[in-house]
Amino acid sequence: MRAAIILFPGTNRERDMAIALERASGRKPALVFHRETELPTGTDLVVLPGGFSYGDYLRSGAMAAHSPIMAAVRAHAARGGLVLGVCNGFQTLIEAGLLPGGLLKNATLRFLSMDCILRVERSGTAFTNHWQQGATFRAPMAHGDGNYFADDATLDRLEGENLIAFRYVDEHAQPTSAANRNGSARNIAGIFSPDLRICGLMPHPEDLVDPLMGGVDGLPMFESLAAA
Ligand SMILES: NC(=O)CC[C@H](N)C(=O)O
Repeated sequence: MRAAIILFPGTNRERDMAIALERASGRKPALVFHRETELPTGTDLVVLPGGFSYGDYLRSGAMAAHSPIMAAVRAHAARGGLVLGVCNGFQTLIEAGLLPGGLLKNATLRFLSMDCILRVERSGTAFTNHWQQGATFRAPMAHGDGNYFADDATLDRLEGENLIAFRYVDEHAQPTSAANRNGSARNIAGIFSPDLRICGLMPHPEDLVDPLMGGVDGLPMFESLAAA
C-alpha cells in the first residue's frame, strides 16, 4: 500500500500518522506539501492528518480545502482511490465537499483533550476490515470543533445507506449523551462516502498503535488499510 500524507501549514499529526502507516504496512508513506499539484505516482491512499491548518482561521479546514494539492486529492477520490481524514483532516474533507455535514464548535465550547470509546458501526470496509462489526476501541481525541452536524435528511441518508463509520459510546457500548462529549448529532464520530473509499473521523486511531503509547486499539484501522 502506497500512502501519501498531505502537509498543510499548521498540520501537526503527520509523524504520528506516518508511524502508524509504516507500522502496519512496512512502507514509509510519502509526505506531500500542500503547494504540490500532483500525488506521487501509484498512490493508493491519501491521508489528511490532524492539526491546525492555517491556524483554524475562517473555519477549521476551510482554507486547507482550497490548497493546490486538493485538486489532485479530488481526482484521486473520483478514481476510487482511498482517502482518510483524521480530525483536522476530517474537517478539511467536509470543507472540500468530499464528505457531507459540518463540524461545529464542541457543545461545551471548550477544547476537549481526552480518550473516548468508539464503536465500529460498519465493518467490512477498507478502513474497518480488521474489526468485528460492533467492536469498541479506545481512541484519543483533541479538538475544538468536533461537533458533527448535518440536517435530518442527511443524517437519515447516512444511517439508511449504512455510511456511519464510528459512534461515541460508553463503557457498555451504548451511544449515550454522556459518551458524546462534543455533542455530535446521533453520536457520530466518523462517516464514509457512498462508495466507502473516503472515511473521516474526529478521534485519532494513529495515536494508539504501540504498547509504548498505552495501547494498540487504533492499529486495526491501519492493518485494514495495509491489506486493502
Ligand atoms: N487535533 C486536531 O486535528 C485539531 C483539529 C482542529 N484544529 C480543532 O481544534 O478542532
